[in-house]
Amino acid sequence: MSNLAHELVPICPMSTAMHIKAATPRSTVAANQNKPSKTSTPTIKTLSLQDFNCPSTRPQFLKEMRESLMEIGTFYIKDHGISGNMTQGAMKAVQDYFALPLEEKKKMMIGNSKHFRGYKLIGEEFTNNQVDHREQLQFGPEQTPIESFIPGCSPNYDGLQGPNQWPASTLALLPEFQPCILDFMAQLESLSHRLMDAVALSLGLNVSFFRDMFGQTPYYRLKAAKYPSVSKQTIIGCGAHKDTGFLTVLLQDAVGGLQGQDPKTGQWMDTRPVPDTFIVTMGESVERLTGGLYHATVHRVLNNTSGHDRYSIPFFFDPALQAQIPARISGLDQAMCPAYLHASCGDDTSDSEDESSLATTKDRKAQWDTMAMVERLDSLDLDSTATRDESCWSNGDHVFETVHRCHPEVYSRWYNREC
Ligand SMILES: O=C(O)CCC(=O)C(=O)O
Ligand SMILES: [Fe+2]
Repeated sequence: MSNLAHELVPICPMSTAMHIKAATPRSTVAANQNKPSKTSTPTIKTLSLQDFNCPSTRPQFLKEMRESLMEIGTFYIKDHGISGNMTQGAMKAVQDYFALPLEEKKKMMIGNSKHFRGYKLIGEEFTNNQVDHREQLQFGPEQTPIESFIPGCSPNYDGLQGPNQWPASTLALLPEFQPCILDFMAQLESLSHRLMDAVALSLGLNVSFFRDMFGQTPYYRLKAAKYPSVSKQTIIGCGAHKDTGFLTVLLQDAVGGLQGQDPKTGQWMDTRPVPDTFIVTMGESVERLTGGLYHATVHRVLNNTSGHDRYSIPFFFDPALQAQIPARISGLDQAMCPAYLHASCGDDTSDSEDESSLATTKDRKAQWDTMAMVERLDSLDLDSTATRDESCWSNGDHVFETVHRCHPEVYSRWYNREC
């Protein structure tokens, strides 16, 4: 597996975070917009992963990440270690795939795959009770199926494990397709781990908190989508929703149309294409785990009337299907609350935890902004308090619920059985 994100050499530039002002919503959807708010317009920040990799810029990176996730739940990431050749190659691979004749694409219909992998025709997916206007293609980790899986008897999520569809005729037509998709997924997996390391630190948790939770075999889905340009103003590309899992890393082309919602005002903000970046969004699992401290951004894709087809490639990153997830990270409210975010944060938490493993809130506040913050956070054993007392939920059940809802045809064909 490629490990590019980990191999970045920190060159310690000055912090390079920049801010993209949320654009005025496009006039074509004016009817859907909420009234402009009097509160300040939120910005979607662009963070540099190099700033995370470099000890001197890491505190500023974590501060900006935390602010972004508390305010909106979305940011752009640049200097992410995935080359332009890779991202352009992946875009070209999916464009070439969607350009194949329909009969060829139908060989890979998602309904053929018990593991929810494959092609979906336009108009077959609903989000928020509205039909989405996109064609899509879905992949996951290349795995051997669980032989003992019996539909209706085994946990449904055991059926998610398995291979992708690679019809021989498609591979003959597009020889670069399979290696490109597999390589891109491996690099996105590595990047996503790194981003979750940063999310953990930004919450005041041990750096390995999510890696421990994710286990050795995280479950991910790579979706490629094509939004054809339409003349009808009313057709929405993808209805408003929150992603259900932990983290989404999304590559989009230059067409635009993706919007995120400001949780405070309900105002829609264009998530404009920014060259050489991915869009990073938190999903509902993180929102739930953090008790709503970090937002899962509500987002949608507008109707595409640009005259050009739009392509996007979201990557949904989740823990192992077998993972049990604590209902909520306890101790979080005390663990974070740096002074610059919460002026009203309590001065003391009257921690009942072991003082040797948990600093007092006062200490934490004082140390948060120092260069030594990262080492300090690493030494706080917050993850042990986080998982201790809460009831857990099954990540596999949660993932299955999502994919089953999106692709009911796969469920009825392969899963809807009595034991
Ligand atoms: O295509 C996009 O830009 C967004 C897609 C999306 O939000 C999704 O598939 O969950
Ligand atoms: Fe989404």
